[in-house]
Amino acid sequence: MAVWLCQSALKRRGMWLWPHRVFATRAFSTEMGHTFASQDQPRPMDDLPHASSVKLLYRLLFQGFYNRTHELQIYQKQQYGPIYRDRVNGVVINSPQHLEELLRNEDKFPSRGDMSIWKDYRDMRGFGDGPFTVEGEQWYKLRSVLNKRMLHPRDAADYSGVISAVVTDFVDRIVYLRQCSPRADLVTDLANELYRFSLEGIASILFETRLGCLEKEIPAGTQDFIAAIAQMFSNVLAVLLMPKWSRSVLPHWKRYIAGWDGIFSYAKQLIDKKLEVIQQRVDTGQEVEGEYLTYLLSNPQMSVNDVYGSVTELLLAGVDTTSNSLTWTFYLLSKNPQCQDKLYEEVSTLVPADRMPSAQEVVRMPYLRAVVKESLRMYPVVSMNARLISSKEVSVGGYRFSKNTPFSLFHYAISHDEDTFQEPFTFRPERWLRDGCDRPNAFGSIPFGYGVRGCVGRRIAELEMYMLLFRLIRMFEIKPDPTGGDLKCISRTVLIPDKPLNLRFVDRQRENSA
Ligand code: HEM
Repeated sequence: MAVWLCQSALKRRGMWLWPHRVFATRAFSTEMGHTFASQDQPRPMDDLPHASSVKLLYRLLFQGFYNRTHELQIYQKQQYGPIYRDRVNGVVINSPQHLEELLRNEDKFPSRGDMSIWKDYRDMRGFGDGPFTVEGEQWYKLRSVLNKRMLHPRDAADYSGVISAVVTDFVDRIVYLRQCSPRADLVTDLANELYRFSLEGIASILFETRLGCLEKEIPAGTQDFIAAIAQMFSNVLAVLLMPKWSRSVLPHWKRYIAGWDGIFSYAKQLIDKKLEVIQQRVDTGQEVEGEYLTYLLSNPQMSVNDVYGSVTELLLAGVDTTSNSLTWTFYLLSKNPQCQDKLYEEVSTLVPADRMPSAQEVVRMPYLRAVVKESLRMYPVVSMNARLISSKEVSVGGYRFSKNTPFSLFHYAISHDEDTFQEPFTFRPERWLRDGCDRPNAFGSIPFGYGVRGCVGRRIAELEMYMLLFRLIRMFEIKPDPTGGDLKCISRTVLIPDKPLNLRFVDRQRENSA
């Protein structure tokens, strides 16, 4: 889950220093967004503008940015420019050019900084670390195991049968929910439904079993698991912000640990069950068959404890990132019927109506891919990330930074950069089509991160999104609920809508025959 990514950036935001006006530094040109130091020699980072913690606090508490830290990214970019200091030794990057310069210099084993609150639970209970919590060479070894069977589009295609089955159940659920509405076309709180879809989808890959999230009644164990995830996440911020001594006196730490206990005990139970099946097959001389979990459990480089740690982190990372990305995509399509028409044209012509698309087919649909890419540009659900470069000094934007300088990467501001994206607040999937026009700078929108530390679940998430969009758009025209109004975006670790999204799923066949 994205809270891991934001942790170090969040911690730093609370410690910003006094600002210097952008135009007061010699290093900045008047043209904000493309400002580089004018000298040949990189300048010391002390020359950068500062963002003050007092002003930050004022903006968060009195200017209404508390829930809108993604908008604060843009606001502060206007104030301080594309690169500035957020405390004595922390730096904010918020232009595609500066981001590219930094990331092209990243370490062999990239780090996002201190992950201790995640490690604390694992150390306390003796569980292994996962890809978020482990660092250095150990991380590299773990990723080389986790990447196999997941990272390449070819690997993701192996799960298309599983994903397709979950999509079918979700479509059935949408049909059922519509029928329950007065005009037989409204689905209320789609984000919640998409959460259930994403959890079911990723769990069916990671645990090689179905959890029942799409059934009319969610099984009690699964319901407790969902509640445990919510409990853990709702206490994260308190754990992050409160001093360690408060853990024994205030309730947040106990609740946080209870959340993790619930998550791990459910995950452990499912993993142990799979382990038993594998063991039985080995004992009876049968071939061991299975997918991701079987592969991990059979891998000599992974102890069972490592599997508990990794599978749990993969699961948490995959759920509300995918579900909120889908929520925004459906919202944008409902608001942009001309884009939806183009998408319908593509999905209804490239694959015969009586057949489901294969993974290879959906990933070759240019408009479908462009719709997802553009939605993720407008709503990069992980709106900020972090990097700590420890092996060397780096120069970015004409400034020199010492080893271990923590960088905050403000992806919302970057993917709304006006010099890179004309009309950045307009949904325009066409900007990503390879139709002879120049495509935007690739660093302008990197919703899955970058390089070897980039998202391990990217191909799975994309495939889930493509397959679901394909099926729903082929069946329904998605229209806004006339009483719903516009959604605003709030940042609660990931970018989520400020109120429930209700959408009309109008039967295309019924409409066409009417
Ligand atoms: C639309 C959905 C998703 C988005 C937008 C997303 C975004 C991200 C981003 C921005 C990062 C940080 C990368 C970096 O620091 O360069 C990340 C890391 C990660 N993601 Fe995703 N993610 C999504 C879905 C998934 C899924 C489905 C899984 C699991 C199967 C997953 C597992 C992970 C893991 C384990 C990491 C940490 C990798 C590491 O530190 O080595 N993500 N994701």
